[in-house]
Amino acid sequence: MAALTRILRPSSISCSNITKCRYFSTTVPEVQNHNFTRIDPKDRNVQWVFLGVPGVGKGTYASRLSTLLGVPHIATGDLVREELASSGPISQQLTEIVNQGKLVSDEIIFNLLSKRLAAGEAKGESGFILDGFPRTVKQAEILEGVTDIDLVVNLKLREDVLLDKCLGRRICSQCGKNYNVATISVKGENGKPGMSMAPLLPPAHCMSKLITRADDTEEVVKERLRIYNEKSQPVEDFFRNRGKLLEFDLPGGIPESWPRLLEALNLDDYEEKQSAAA
Ligand SMILES: Nc1ncnc2c1ncn2[C@@H]1O[C@H](COP(=O)(O)OP(=O)(O)O)[C@@H](O)[C@H]1O
Repeated sequence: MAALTRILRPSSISCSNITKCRYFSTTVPEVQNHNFTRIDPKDRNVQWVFLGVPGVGKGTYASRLSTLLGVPHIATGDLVREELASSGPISQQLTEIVNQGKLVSDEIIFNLLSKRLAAGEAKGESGFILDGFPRTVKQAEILEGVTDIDLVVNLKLREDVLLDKCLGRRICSQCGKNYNVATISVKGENGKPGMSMAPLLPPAHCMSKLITRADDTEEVVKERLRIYNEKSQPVEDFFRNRGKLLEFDLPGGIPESWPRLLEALNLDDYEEKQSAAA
């Protein structure tokens, strides 16, 4: 735990501006010609990763933390969907892969990610919370070779509610925000506690604009869960072995989970200080 407390570094969350950017070039084919930055941790904001199965709520919690800490929330799934929507040269190829629940090639993912990081850096962004990346051990190894990751949060939720949560996901076609219309209510049995999660409903003006992702059908979600177990679960061990993994079992919906997550991240009084300063 001491090692984790050190890498959480809540006291250094507000960092000074980036004046010592050092670009890293690499011989790894997937990231050749792309620049990632390795900056002294005291000169930058946090660089965190969120892991977890599809539907666990990575996007929800990563997005809330990014607002709290003032760092960009970068979800590779969003980058892929933006590319699909752009009708660019690779969008047809990507549509087929994504709609089958398969993983996009490392080369494409690193390309999209490094473009996003470079655009953010040009706007003065510092640090990041990555969501949906790395998804394979190879991606984790490449990432480790080009930048520093301070902490990896592994969100966990009981398996029997994951499918319902994925099928309840909706996106507002206008503002792009994520919601969930599923009401989860599981009775406790055999010593296992029950769990209830209220739907995450949009404001009234988004209600009529909700759409379902094409890859959130039952068949595709099951395939994504299978691929997660095969390819992404080993990523947990990769970061666990490096002492960077913080396991977090979601106790329920946002009202129960958010304060507990802040506590686990040593950020419980950070939120109060931020609201007092606002
Ligand atoms: N790091 C990645 N590597 C390969 N493919 C990815 C990656 N991130 C996203 N994708 C592609 O985008 C799709 C949607 O990703 P995401 O929104 O993160 O889904 P999920 O709901 O499964 O977490 C994935 O099924 C995959 O095809």
